Amino acid sequence: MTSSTPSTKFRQNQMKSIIGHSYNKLYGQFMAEELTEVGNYRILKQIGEGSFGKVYLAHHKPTHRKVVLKTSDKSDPNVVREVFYHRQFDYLHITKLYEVIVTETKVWMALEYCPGRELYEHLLSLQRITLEECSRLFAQIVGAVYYAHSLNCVHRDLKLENILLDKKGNAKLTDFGFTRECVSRSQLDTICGTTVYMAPELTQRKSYDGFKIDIWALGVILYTMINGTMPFDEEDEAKTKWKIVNDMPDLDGSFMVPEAKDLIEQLLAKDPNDRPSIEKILSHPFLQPYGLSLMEKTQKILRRQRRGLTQFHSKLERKLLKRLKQAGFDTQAIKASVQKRKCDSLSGLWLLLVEREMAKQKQDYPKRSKSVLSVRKVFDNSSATGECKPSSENLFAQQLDSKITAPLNRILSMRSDNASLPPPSPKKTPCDRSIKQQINLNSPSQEADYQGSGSTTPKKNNLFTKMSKFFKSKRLNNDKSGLSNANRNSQESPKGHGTSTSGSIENNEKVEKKRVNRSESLRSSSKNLVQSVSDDLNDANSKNDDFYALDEHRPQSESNRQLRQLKRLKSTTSSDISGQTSESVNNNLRSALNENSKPSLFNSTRPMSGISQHSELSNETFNSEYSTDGNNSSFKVSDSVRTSFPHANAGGTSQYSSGGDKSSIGYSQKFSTRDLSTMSSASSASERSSRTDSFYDITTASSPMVMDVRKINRTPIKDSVLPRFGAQNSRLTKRSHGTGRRANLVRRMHGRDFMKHNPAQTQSIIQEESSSGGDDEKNVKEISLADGVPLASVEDEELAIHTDSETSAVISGPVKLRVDGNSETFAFSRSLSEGSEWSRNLIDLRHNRKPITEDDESFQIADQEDNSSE
Ligand SMILES: Nc1ncnc2c1ncn2[C@@H]1O[C@H](COP(=O)(O)OP(=O)(O)OP(=O)(O)O)[C@@H](O)[C@H]1O
Repeated sequence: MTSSTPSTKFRQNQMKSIIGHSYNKLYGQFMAEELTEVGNYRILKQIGEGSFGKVYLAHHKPTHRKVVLKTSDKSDPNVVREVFYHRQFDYLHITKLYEVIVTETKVWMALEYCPGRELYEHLLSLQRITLEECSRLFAQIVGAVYYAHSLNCVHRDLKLENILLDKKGNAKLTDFGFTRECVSRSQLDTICGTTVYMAPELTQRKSYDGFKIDIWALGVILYTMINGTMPFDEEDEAKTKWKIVNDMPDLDGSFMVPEAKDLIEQLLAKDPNDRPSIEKILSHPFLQPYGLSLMEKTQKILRRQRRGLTQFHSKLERKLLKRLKQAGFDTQAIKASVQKRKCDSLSGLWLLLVEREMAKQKQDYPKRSKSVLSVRKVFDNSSATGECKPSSENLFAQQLDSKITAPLNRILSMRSDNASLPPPSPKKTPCDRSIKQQINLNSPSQEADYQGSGSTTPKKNNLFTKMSKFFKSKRLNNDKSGLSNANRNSQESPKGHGTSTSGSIENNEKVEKKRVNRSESLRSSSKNLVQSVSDDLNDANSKNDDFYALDEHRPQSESNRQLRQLKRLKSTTSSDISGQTSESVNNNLRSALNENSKPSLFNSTRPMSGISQHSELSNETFNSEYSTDGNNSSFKVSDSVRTSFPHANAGGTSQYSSGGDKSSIGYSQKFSTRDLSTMSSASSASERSSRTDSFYDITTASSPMVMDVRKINRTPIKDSVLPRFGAQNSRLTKRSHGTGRRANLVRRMHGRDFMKHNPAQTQSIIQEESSSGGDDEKNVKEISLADGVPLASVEDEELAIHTDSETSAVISGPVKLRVDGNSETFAFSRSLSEGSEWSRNLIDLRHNRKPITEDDESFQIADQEDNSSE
C-alpha cells in the first residue's frame, strides 16, 4: 500500500482540476448557441446581412485564407438558383464560390472575400466617382455581364449593391439569386429586380428579353456612378415607373461628358431593340482602354473554359497536384470535384490552395512581373492606343486620351532615340497641348521630357538609351573578353597546347574568376536597370495621377448637394408592382406628375430587388414567414448578432415584420448599411410558372419541414408533404422577408435616419406574369439545358451536401433530409479538436512538463498564424 504524500495528492488534485476544466469546456461547446466553426471554416465575425441570412468573415483552416460565409435559410427559394448559377462562373470580375455547405436549416456559401465593400457604399462615401474610375469599374462590370451573357445567363438584379470591390479596388459582380439561363426562352415573364433599375418593359409588365434588361440596368448604374444620383427615382413609386417609361434623365449634368452621355443614351433606350449589344458597349470610346482589353480577355477565358483548359493545366497546379498526391490525397477525387463544380470541401480546398500558391508566387516575384511585363505591355499597346485623337476636343476625351498617352508619349519619346523607331509626328494635337499644359502645372521639369518626343537628342534619363547602352557595353565586354581569350589562346596554344597543365589550370581559374565578376556586374546592372525602369514608370504614373486629380476639384456646396441626393438614392425603394395595368399607371401618374413635378430631395426608402408573384404585394404579403428562424434554426452564431428588428405594423413604417419580440437598436445601428432585396409571391398560377422559371424544383436542400414552414405561415407542421410553392392558398404562398430584406431596410433606414422620409415605400419585386399553367414541364426541360447537364444529374450529385469536414467529429445525432426523393443521412457537427486537450495536459503533467494553457505563448503564436491568412 502506498502512502499518499502531499506532493502526490497535490498532483492528483491538479489532474482532477484539469480533467474537470476540459470536460466543462467540451460541455460548453456542445451547449453553446453560437457556432464558431462550419466545415473547414472558422467564423471570425459578422460583416453583413442578406435577405435570408447573415454574412460572416471566416477563415479556411487548411489554407489560412480568408473567405466570406454567406448563410441562407433553406426556405429561400433563390438559394438553389444562386448556387446553381454562381458555381458555373469562374471569372475575374465575379466573386468566386469555393464551397457550399448544407446543414439542417441553412445553406452556407464560402465566397471570395471582397474587403472593399459594395460599390454603392463606395459611391456614397465619395459622393461621386471620377470619370476615370467610372470608366475602369464600369468596364469591369460590363465584362462580368459579358461573361455571364456569353454563358447564356442573365443576372436580372444588376445594381450597385450587388457589385463588390476587392482589396485592389476591382469590381466583382455577386448575388446571383435572380439569375437564369436564356437559351430555352428568349422572352421571359418573371418581373424581377429593383424598380429604380427596371427597364420600361419590366415596369409595364411585358414579356422581355433578359439580356436587354441587364443592359438597361447597366445604364442606370453608369448614370448613377457618374452623377451620384439615380436617373429615375421619384418619391412616388408610380411616378418612378412613369418616368422610366416616358422620360429621359438629365444627361447634361456638370459631370457628364459627351462619351458618357452617348453611352448612357444608348443603354437607356426605351425600345429594348435599340439598346446596344454588350460587345458594342465594351467597344465604346468611354470605356477605353479597359473595355476592349477586357473583351479580349473575356473571350480568351471563355475559349479556354469551353475547351476545358482552365483547371489543372498550369505548372503551379500540376505541381500542387503532385504534392497533394505525395501527401496521400486522392487527387482524382479532387479533380472530379473541381471539374464537376461540386463546391464540396475538396473543391473548396483546391481552389483556395491554388489561390494561396498564386499569392505566394506573386509575393516571391513581384518586381519581375511588374516591371518587365508592364513595360512590354505598354510597348505592345502603344501602336494601338498611343495616338491622341486630333478631333477629340471635349474634356473627357482629353482626359482619357491623355491618361493613355501621357506615360506612353513619355516612353515613346525615349524610344524615339532609337534609330530603329519611326519618328513621332511633329504635328501637335489638342491632346498633346493639354498634356503639356498639365505637365507644366505639375512639374515644370517635365516639359523638356515631353518636348523630346519630336527631338532626336538623346535624354539622360532615357530608358532605351539605358537599355541599349547596357547591352552595348555587355556586347563590348563580351567581344573584348572573347577577343582577349582568343588572343590568349592563340598565344598560348602553340607552346602550351596539350603540354602545360598548370598553365591551363591557371587560365581556367582566371576565366572562371572573370566569369564570376561578369555575372556579378551583370546582376547589379540589371538590378539597376529594372529599378530605373520601374522608377520611370512610377514617375509617369504619379504625374498622371496628379493630372487626373484635378478633375476632382469642384465647389463644396455642389458636393454636398450630391451627397444629399445620393443619400436619397440610398433610401429610395421600389414598391410592388401592383395589379395595375401600365395604362392605368400612366394615367394616374400623368396627373400625379402634374401635381407635383418637382422630386423631393429626400424621397423614399432604399431600392430593393425581389421576385414577386403576380398580384399585389400588400403589407400582408410581407408578414414574416421566417420569423420563426430563431426557434427553428440550430445555428446561432452569436447572441450579439441575433436577428432583431423593430416590428412593423400593417400600415406603418414597414411592410416587413419580424417576430416582433426581438429588437436591438444597437444592432440596427451596427448593420444599418445592409442592402435590401425582396421576393414575394402571391397567386398560385403565377407561382406555378415561377416555380419552373425560378428553378424551385431543384430543392435538393429543402426538407419537407421547411416547406411546411412556408405553408402554415409561421407555424411549422412537420409531417406535411406538400411540395414547396405547390400550395393553393395564396396567402400561404406569399413570401416575406421579415427577418431579411424588409427588416434590413428598417434597420438601415433606422441607422441612417431615413425612416422619416418615406418609410412605406419598401418593396421591390420579381413578379411572375403567369404564363400558361402547363408551362412547368416545358420550363423544367428547358432549364435542364442550362449548363449542358441534365437537371436530374444536377439534383443527384452536383449540389454539394456535406455537413462537416474530415477534420471534425460528429457530435449531434444524424439528421434526415429528403434529397430528391431519397433519404440521405446528414449530421452537423463542430470541431472537437479542443476536446482532447485535457489528455495532452495530463501527459504533460505525468512527464513533469508544464501544462499548456491558452495564455501560453505557443497558443498565441498559433492563433496569430491562424489569423494572418492573407
Ligand atoms: N464576398 C463578399 N465579400 C465581402 N462582403 C460581402 C461578400 N458578400 C456579401 N458581403 C456583404 O454582405 C452583405 C449582404 O450580402 P448579399 O447582398 O450578397 O446578401 P443577399 O442575401 O443577396 O442580400 P440582398 O439579396 O438583400 O441584396 C453585402 O452587402 C456585403 O456587405
